[in-house]
Amino acid sequence: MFIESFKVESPNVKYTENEIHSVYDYETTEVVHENVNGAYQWIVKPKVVKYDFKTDTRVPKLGVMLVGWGGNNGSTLTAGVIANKEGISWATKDKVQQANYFGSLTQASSIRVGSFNGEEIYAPFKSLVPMVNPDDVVFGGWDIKTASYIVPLPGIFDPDFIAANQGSRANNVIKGTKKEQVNQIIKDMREFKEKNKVDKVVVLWTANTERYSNVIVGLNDTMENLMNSVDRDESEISPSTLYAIACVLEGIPFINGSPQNTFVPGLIDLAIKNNVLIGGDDFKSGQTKMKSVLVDFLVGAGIKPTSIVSYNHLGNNDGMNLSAPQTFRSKEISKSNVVDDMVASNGILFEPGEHPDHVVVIKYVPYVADSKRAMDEYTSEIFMGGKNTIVMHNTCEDSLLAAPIILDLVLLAELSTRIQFKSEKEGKFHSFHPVATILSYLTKAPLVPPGTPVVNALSKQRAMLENILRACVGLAPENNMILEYK
Ligand SMILES: NC(=O)c1ccc[n+]([C@@H]2O[C@H](COP(=O)([O-])OP(=O)(O)OC[C@H]3O[C@@H](n4cnc5c(N)ncnc54)[C@H](O)[C@@H]3O)[C@@H](O)[C@H]2O)c1
Ligand SMILES: O=P([O-])([O-])O[C@@H]1[C@@H](O)[C@H](O)[C@@H](O)[C@H](O)[C@@H]1O
Repeated sequence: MFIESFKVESPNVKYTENEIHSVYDYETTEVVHENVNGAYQWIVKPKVVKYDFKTDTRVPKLGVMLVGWGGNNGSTLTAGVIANKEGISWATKDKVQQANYFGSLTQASSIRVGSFNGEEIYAPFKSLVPMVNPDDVVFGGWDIKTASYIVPLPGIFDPDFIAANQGSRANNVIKGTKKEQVNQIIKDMREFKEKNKVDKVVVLWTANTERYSNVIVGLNDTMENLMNSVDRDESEISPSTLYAIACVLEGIPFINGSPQNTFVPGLIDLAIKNNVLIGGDDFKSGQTKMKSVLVDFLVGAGIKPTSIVSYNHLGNNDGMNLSAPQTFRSKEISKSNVVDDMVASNGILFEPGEHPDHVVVIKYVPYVADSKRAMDEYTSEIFMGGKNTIVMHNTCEDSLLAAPIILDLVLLAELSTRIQFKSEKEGKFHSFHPVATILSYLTKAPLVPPGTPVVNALSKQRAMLENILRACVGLAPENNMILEYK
């Protein structure tokens, strides 16, 4: 059965006018390697850490500024939200299509809340804690190309960071030094916030994929060096990093939907020191999302993937930009590292350091436009030397997969800034770490704080996100045991 909403009744949860306060027993383990009678043993010690969560339930009027607003994803998302808000429907050859938010985790997925008279009860994911209604989001942003369907603000353009074939688009750019460009972005955000009377702004990069920036000691390795490099107008500071600097200085969350290393160490340093949310990298939308499910299934089933070949072609401007080696390399990195955690999780199948062969190919074929064709071949070793090959063909409008993911990224980023928590060992409440690992379900190459494990298995990422939001309302993690019926 599906219910629209619910309230948790527990001595550990208190709903006040503007807040949900929950006391939460975080059950985890401590692993130690101890010398027991002369022999080292791995000891696993279950432990419980008490946490307090406080969620501000005052949902703000949210402004979202997209970098690359005029592109496929930016315009598709904007039009989709308008269609939903206005309740637009349209005739197709099959039926009358209603606007919807399919593909959005927050808007179109559900969670299990329990069972009632032997029936499983589910509720909307978004019913866990109050979230911004996407229909109410105010959009704006920047683009280096003017557009007739929206009015993007001039963007920061540097031809050295994207494909040469993008140069002809650049008719709407901010002139001046890098410092002047950062100051213009800050001015733009302030004016957008004032003009639209929004309470909060989140900025998200959905502009073209840049080449990787060189990380150089003295240039961008620390906050101080990065800011000094901007002052010196250093050429190696990318447009995406400049937008991110402007956001962090203005206390505005910045999310990177593309694979380049916008978040050079100096930027991460700046975000941490200013406690401003940054998240990324590269929307996990189709072929890679499927990979983070299939490889998790194979390895989890004790089947050894030995060869993964991911080919796709597409004909939109993203594909054209990716036809340059340096920008393709950014995407190749983010699409290739997605199986590392799953492979590392099974020492029965893989020797230390052993990996499946993994090839990523992207080709630009103008005729197919936004209809991306992905073809994948997974070869695995199975029982007694057998081999299994799975082949998949996946056709989709890439921007229709990415748009709802962008929505989830900005809504969850905003929500996470309304959550404070502390463990029993901490004296005061604090926000999540500025590097927003909580967004990892939505990205190919999750940005994590230094020293934090990267998890890419999709089921684990979704469970992490759901269980953190369940903790905010005092609900235990979904363990799927359903012992009541065993
Ligand atoms: N399924 C998907 O569509 C998907 C998935 C993962 C990542 N991405 C990434 O999302 C990004 C956008 O994809 P798209 O299909 O919308 O591409 P697109 O080329 O249609 O749109 C990108 C827009 O960004 C603008 N732009 C480029 N550099 C800019 C700058 N410095 N400042 C402001 N605007 C700038 C371009 O003029 C263009 O309008 C790409 O980097 C792509 O790799 C897309
Ligand atoms: O579908 P997915 O693997 O998540 O990622 C997509 C790639 O398959 C495609 O080649 C690229 O152009 C898109 O920008 C996106 O990155």
